[in-house]
Amino acid sequence: MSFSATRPLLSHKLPPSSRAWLARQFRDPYVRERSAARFRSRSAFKLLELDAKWSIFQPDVLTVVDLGAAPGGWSQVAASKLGWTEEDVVGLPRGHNTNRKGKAGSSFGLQRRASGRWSDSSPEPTEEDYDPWEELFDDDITHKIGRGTVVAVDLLRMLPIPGVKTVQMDFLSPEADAYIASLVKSDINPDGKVDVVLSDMAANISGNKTHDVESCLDVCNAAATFARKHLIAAEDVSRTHGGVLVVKYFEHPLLSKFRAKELKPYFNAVYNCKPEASRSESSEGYWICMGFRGVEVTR
Ligand SMILES: C[S@@+](CC[C@H](N)C(=O)[O-])C[C@H]1O[C@@H](n2cnc3c(N)ncnc32)[C@H](O)[C@@H]1O
Repeated sequence: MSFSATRPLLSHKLPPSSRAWLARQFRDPYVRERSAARFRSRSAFKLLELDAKWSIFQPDVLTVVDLGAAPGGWSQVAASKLGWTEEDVVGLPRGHNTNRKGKAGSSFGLQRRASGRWSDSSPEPTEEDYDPWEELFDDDITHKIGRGTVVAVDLLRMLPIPGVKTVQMDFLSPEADAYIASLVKSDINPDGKVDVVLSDMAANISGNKTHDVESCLDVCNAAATFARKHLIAAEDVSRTHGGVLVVKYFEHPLLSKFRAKELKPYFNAVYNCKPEASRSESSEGYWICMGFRGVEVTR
């Protein structure tokens, strides 16, 4: 959102509901901060808050699956916690890097000047001109800059984020599990285990309470089923809180039952949180499920 672009709208004849929404956006400190921090969504601050409290992204975390990821605020946070920066470009073919202008056919064709700036007009390269980035621009550099990968899934298309493999698909479709599992596997993760599953998925609100609760249960259930199948077990990382699932829910007695039946038996601890960055008028909350016990659970 751009404040300069939308502010003049307030003075025009908009319906009262739209004016109220815009006014709320202007007042909202998280929206303002997002604008300054260049996060793609206000939601990014919710995940930062959850991580500050529960240390979700421990140094041994290598693989994160972000469900309902668009426009990408949570993926940006997760990728940065894995060591990626917005300067890194993932998987672009040689000569297609836009951050550092390269000559066609070479990875960059650039040398670093003494000033630290990049130039394509320097004469003969010297040893000092060695470009440490060059070897990183292979076909797939996903694991070569940051220490791991984020797989981000959404119905909507997402713009690329360094360190993030984006997938546009319905997570509730029968093919989703196998496809995402195939993206998680790699040389450094041959078993395809996931350290952290995040789900900020939310189906569109229909206004029909029964239908909306069912939709919420469906997405929570799909996220929990995926996590139980793919999360790494706490004992495999020798941390009682290793193997983490974070799921958004909306308050309702049926969701509390879901938590008791489908989450609690499988994790060493399940916490509830309503982050400060979550709007007070929303009934959303998050379950932070830590220490996956593995699949052999007797309920
Ligand atoms: C609150 S937004 C997520 C915001 C995101 N965490 C961020 O930080 O930018 C919820 C997302 O869930 C997605 N979603 C809802 N149902 C889905 C489904 N069945 N499969 C994939 N994505 C879904 C929506 O398209 C929407 O983008």
